[in-house]
Order: sequence, then C-alpha cells, then structure tokens
Amino acid sequence: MHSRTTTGTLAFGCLVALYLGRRALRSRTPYPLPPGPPGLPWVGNVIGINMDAPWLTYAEWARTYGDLVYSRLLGKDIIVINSEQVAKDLLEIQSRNHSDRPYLITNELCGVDFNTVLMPYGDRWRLHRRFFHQTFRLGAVPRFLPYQHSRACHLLQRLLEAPEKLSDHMFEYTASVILNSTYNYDPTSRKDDLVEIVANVLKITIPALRPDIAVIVGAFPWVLYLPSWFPGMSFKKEMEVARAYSKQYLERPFEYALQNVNGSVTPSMVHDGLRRMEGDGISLDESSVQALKEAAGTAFLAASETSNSFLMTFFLMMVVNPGAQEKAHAQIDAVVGRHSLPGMDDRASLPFIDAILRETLRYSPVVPLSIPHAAVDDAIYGGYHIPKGAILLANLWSMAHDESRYPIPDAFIPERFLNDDGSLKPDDTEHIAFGFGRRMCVGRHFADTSVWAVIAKVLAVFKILRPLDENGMEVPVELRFSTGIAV
Ligand code: HEM
Repeated sequence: MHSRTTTGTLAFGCLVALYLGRRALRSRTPYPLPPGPPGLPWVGNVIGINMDAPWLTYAEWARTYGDLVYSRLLGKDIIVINSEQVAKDLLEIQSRNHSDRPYLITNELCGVDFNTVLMPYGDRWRLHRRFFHQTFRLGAVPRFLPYQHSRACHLLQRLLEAPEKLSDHMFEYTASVILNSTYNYDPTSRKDDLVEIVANVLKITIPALRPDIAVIVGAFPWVLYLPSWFPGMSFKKEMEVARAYSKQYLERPFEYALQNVNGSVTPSMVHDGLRRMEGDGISLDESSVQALKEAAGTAFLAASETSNSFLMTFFLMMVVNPGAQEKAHAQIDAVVGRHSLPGMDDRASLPFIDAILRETLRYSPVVPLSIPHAAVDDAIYGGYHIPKGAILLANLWSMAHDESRYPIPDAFIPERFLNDDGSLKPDDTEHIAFGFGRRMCVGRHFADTSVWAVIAKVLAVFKILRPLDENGMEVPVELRFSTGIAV
C-alpha cells in the first residue's frame, strides 16, 4: 500500500510528465494557440476571473484578444468563443471534433454520469439523443400542449392564492410538465412523493457537483484516498449521499412509467422509447432499457432548472419594465379579449408575447457559458491550434450582448424583435439560448411551448408589481442573478 506522501509525489510526478509531454507535442505544431491573457505557471488564469459571473471576464478579454480567447485553468486548456460565427464554425462545421464533453470525476462520484448532458460523445450518447429526439422534436411537441396549458391555468390559481410563493409555484409547474411528458406522471401537489424524490436530487446532488471540488479532485485525484473525516474531505460524505439519491431518482419514476405503460396511449418519453425499440426491432435488452432510463432521468434535470430560471427572469423583467407589460396587456386584450385566456392558437396573433420571450432569453441567457464542449483531437481554426482535450466554452452571454447585433444590449427592449408593422422578425435567438451543433439543446421546442403557455396566461390576468413593505411602500428590486452550477 502506498503512503499518502508516496501517492502525492507520484501524482505530482505524473502531472509534471503530462505537462512536459503536452508542451513537447505543442512545439511540433507550427500553429500558435489563440491569443489570451498571460497566466501564472500551472494555475494559469485562475486569478482575475470573476467567479460569480465568469462570462463577464471572458467578454472583457474578448475586447482585447478577439473572438477566440485562450486561457489555462489549473493545467486545462480553455478556449472561450465569444462570437456566434466562430461558434458555428467550430461547434457546427467542425462538430465531429468538437462535440465531446470534458470529463469530470465528480459526475461519477455524485452518481450523475448517466446524464446525457454530461456524457462523452459516442454511441451511448447517440442512443440517448435518439430517445430525446423522438419525444421532443418540433413535430412531436404539440402532443404536450393540452397538458402544458392546463397546468399553466392551475399555476394562475396558485399565484392568485399565494403570490409570495412564486418560486415554489414555478418549480411545481416546470416539474409537472416535464414529469408528465417523460413518465406520463401527473403530480398532484408539491408534497407529491415522486416530486419530492426529484426535488431532492436538485437539492442534494446538484450542490455536491461543486466546481471547486471538481477542480481540486481533477487536479489532485489522490485526495480521494483521504478519509472523509480528514479536514476538507467532508465532500466525500456529501457525494456518497448524493449517489444514493441519484440512484433512487433514476429508478423510482421509471418504475412508475413501466407499470403504467401497458395499454396507455398517452405520449411520454418512456412510452415512445419502448414502442420505438419494439418497432425498430431493437431488443429490449438490459442495456437499451438502461439507456432509456438514463435519458428519461436526464430530462427532468435538464428541463426543470433551466425553464424555472427562465420564468423567474421573466417575472423580474416584468417588474422592472412596466412599459413592456402594459404593451403585452394591450395586445392580449385586443386579440383575445378579457374573458378568455390565450391558447396556442392565439400565438401567431400575439407577436409581442414572443418578443418578450425572446428578449428575456437574450437579456439574461439561462446558461450563459452554455455547457462546455471538448475537442476530441488536435485541430486548426483560423490559423490557431485547438489542442486535443481543450474545453470549448461558448460565451452565449457575450453573443447575446453583442452591440452590433443588439443595440443598447443592457436594456430590455422586446421591440428589437419586431418589424415596424409589429410582426415578428425571423428568430435569431435559438443559438444564444440553446447552444450549438450536435450537442444543441434537444428540449428547446418543448421549453419554448411550456414557457410561452405561462407568460401568455400570466400576462393575460396579472399585473406584476414590486412587493410592498409593512408600510405599504414599494420594496426596491435589485437585478441579481445566481451563477448556478458549473459543469
Ligand atoms: C429555457 C429552457 C432551456 C434552456 C435555456 C436550455 C439550454 C440548453 C443549453 C445551452 C444546452 C447546451 C447546448 C450545447 O452544449 O451547445 C442544453 C443542452 C441540453 N438540454 Fe436544454 N435548455 C432548456 C430546456 C430543456 C428541456 C425542456 C429539455 C428536455 C426536455 C432539455 C434537454 C437538454 C439536453 C438533454 C441537453 C444535452 C444535449 C447533449 O449534450 O447532447 N433542455 N440546453
């Protein structure tokens, strides 16, 4: 057995060897790395990055170094893409090489390596993606509209009864629409058993995926040999708990769906997946069923926080932009009247609602640095060397705040998406909201209809105002966004 010192020395030796090996390989290519800020040896550019909003630091770097910026973070090559054109070139045209995800040991340790979003590029990921596509592609999503709209009506009732519980109501809505479309499960309340299980995975597992731990464990894997009572090692216990929750989370809703799938004609991802396997002659072997279970488990994780965060941003935007709200009220009153609620059939006649939806996505992209891609092999782009294994970060925030495309980018202006006659311009927000290439968000059509149902109905019946204090005075609203998880 190695002593801790021996393990540490060995690990350090390997790191030095890796570092020197990479330098030697690099010196063989005539192409330079993209420009970027100078960093300290090995730790690289860790100092100087705004950890609460790294996309702002990257946008700042772009002003000095251009659309493709190279940096190093604890021995990792990080290439930040700040323009949509470069992102399309690298992540769509060169997608064969740039559709992998970086490996993070913490995903395994927390039991979430089943997640399609984090999965390496390869056959298993392709199978997951097929399951998603058949259920959430553009042509299949209308099957879920009746449920989305009925849950949005239910949400109005909840908001009327307890507006102060806004974030609980949003969670309940986003959880119910995705659980229904994935498992054909209709949760009755927030206290619902299955909702409790999936909520726990967000509450316990996701926080355990802390980026600081990922960096430390990735750089010094030997720390995993230290016992959990050792100072600073309590995360090992947290991860053990997270693994147990993840397992339960993956199994329980899937079991429910399997028990109810026979004879059911209601669409759901599990139902579609099983039927498709039968139709395609894919045997229902353990591995395919496991892949379906994992893809279904991913759907909730990928859908709920993102849609939730979009809707919370929408409410915030409405509070601080009463003018936009008034215009939306006026359009709904003129098109739908005051005695009914807007439904999907009214969408084409309510361009201002779509303009609000797009401007909310643009103003504050839900996933500002998208989900990191990784380079499978060495590549050349624009005369620069993209090293094998480099992490590619698409700075969606930078693209969404590109002044040449969106004048006065820090202002909330839904009208920027409208023609002079009030009709909608062609949608150019898909990439800045949902990413690029083969890994582009596969739930985007479902997300679009589910958030539209809420914002149209909410704007039809409510005026969203600043909260009042005990003296009846308006409480000032601060525009603050949380960083979320880093993967
Ligand atoms: C407002 C809501 C949403 C936003 C803003 C959003 C955004 C994103 C972004 C930026 C990515 C990364 C794309 C890339 O790597 O280039 C992504 C990936 C993904 N999203 Fe979404 N998403 C939303 C809702 C959903 C929903 C409702 C689902 C499921 C029904 C979903 C499923 C996924 C999956 C599975 C991936 C991983 C794709 C892959 O790695 O192949 N998302 N999403």
